[in-house]
Parts: sequence; structure tokens; C-alpha cells
Amino acid sequence: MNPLVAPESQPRDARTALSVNLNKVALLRNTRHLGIPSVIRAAEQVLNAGAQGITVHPRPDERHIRAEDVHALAEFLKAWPQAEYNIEGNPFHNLIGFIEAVRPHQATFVPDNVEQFTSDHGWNLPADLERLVPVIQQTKALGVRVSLFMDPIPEAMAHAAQAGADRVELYTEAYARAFGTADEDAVLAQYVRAAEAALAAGLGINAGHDLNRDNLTRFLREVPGVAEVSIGHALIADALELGYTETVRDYQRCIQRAFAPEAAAR
Ligand SMILES: CC(=O)[C@@H](O)[C@H](O)COP(=O)(O)O
Ligand SMILES: NCC(=O)COP(=O)(O)O
Repeated sequence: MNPLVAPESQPRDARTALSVNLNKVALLRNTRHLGIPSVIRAAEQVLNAGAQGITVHPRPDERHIRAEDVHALAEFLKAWPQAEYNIEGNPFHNLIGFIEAVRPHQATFVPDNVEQFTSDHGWNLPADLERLVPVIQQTKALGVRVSLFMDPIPEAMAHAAQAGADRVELYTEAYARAFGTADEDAVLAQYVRAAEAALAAGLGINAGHDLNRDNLTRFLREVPGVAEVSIGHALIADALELGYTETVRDYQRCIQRAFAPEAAAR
């Protein structure tokens, strides 16, 4: 699947794109002044291994991805025209400056506060609708697709479409926490309902947060129409053990298994 193709034109059973979030590579690098591990080298390796895109979340405190990384990745990705560049952040803090300067394929708007430990909630719609409309219009006018980070609330999806978003990113921590517990089926059903509502509203669907090699396949098998998953923390942790190449291939097998069980069994 080409992640640059508009989600609405993708068939429901199209393979989900894997965007690798490199925040945690930068986090480790930032503990010394040696430039290792290299975010660019990581991007090169995960793309060579078959990832379809790169995600970064340049937080205002630069705890991991720094402004210079956002620009260096944009330069590097010019040599990878099929790869999608996804930049996450709060459009009312520092995100829009990056979007204007870099014009990635996708901007994911996340309602984090400045010192947030990690993302832990989606936009509150319709309450946030009015203030989101101008920044969505501004971003789309730059030719950048807009995705809104959302809790799996079916009723909110029509409001995301009304705000002008192209996609929603379903915030998957609740599913990841429930995975392997008695709550798994019920929580997953909530994501299915949210995805159905998003599709009915004409939105594309992304998903992310705490997805991993254990929970990914079932999520993609059950939740309809997921165009892209962005995965960082668990994938980079796996890569410390397996290396980037084997790790990305394994995540791709998890995705493949969701769509073609017999092929992934080989
Ligand atoms: C938007 C989102 O889902 C986050 O997962 C985020 O990109 C992770 O941020 P940290 O790496 O700073 O925890
Ligand atoms: N948008 C989610 C993301 O980019 C990565 O989240 P995580 O895998 O680091 O939890």
C-alpha cells in the first residue's frame, strides 16, 4: 500500500502501513554528546527493512527529537520518495512551525501539554472543534494531510470530519492495557465501533500508542480500515535486542498475519 494515496481511495482490506516512531532513538542519543545512536541511520535502516514511514514527535522541551532532527530527517527523506513523513505534536504549541518549514506528508495533532510525560488522551470533540478548524485549514493549505489523535469514542468521529481532518489516529493505550486481560474483547469492540464511525464519516484511520508484536495483529484483524500504525517505544526496545532490520520485518509479519493468516504462518 502506498501511504501517500488518499485513505478514502484505499480498499478496506489494504495492508496497513508501518510508520516507525524514532523518538526513543533520539532519547538515548541525547544522554551523551556523541551523536549516537543516529536518528538518520535508524531511519535508513528501518526504511531499508520495509517500513513505509517515519514518525517523530518533537516535544517543546526537546527531550528526544530536536528541531534539527526534524529538518535533517526531511532532508534525508528526499531520497526516499515513497516513504511517508509524519510529524506529531500540539498545533497550539510548536508543531505548526515545523509543518510550515518541512511540509511532511502528514501532521498528527495531539493535545498534549508542554510537560506531558507521554500522550495520554485525544482531542475533546466537539469542545475543541472551533479552535481546531483554523489550524487544520492552515495545515491542509500547505498540502499536508491532517490526522487527529482521538480516544475511541464513536460519537466524536463525525466531529473530527466536521473539523476538516483527513484521518483520525485512534489512541491505542487502552487496548494495549486490556490486551491479555478479561477486558480485551470489550475494549477492542469499542475501537471497532469508533473505526466504523470514522469510516462512515469519510475519515481515514491511523492507530498508535503502545502497540507491539503481541497486540498488533489482533487489533488490525478486528478494527476495520486501519491505513497506518505508528509504533515507537516497543519497536525500538525490540530493536535493542534484535536489530532494526529483524525487528521491522517481524512487525511487518504481525501486520501481514492480520490480513493473510496463511501467508504469515510460513
Ligand atoms: C502521539 C502518541 O501517540 C505518542 O505515542 C507519542 O508520539 C509518543 O511520545 P513519547 O515518545 O514522547 O512518549
Ligand atoms: N502515534 C503513536 C506513536 O507514534 C508511537 O507510540 P509508541 O509506540 O511510542 O507508544
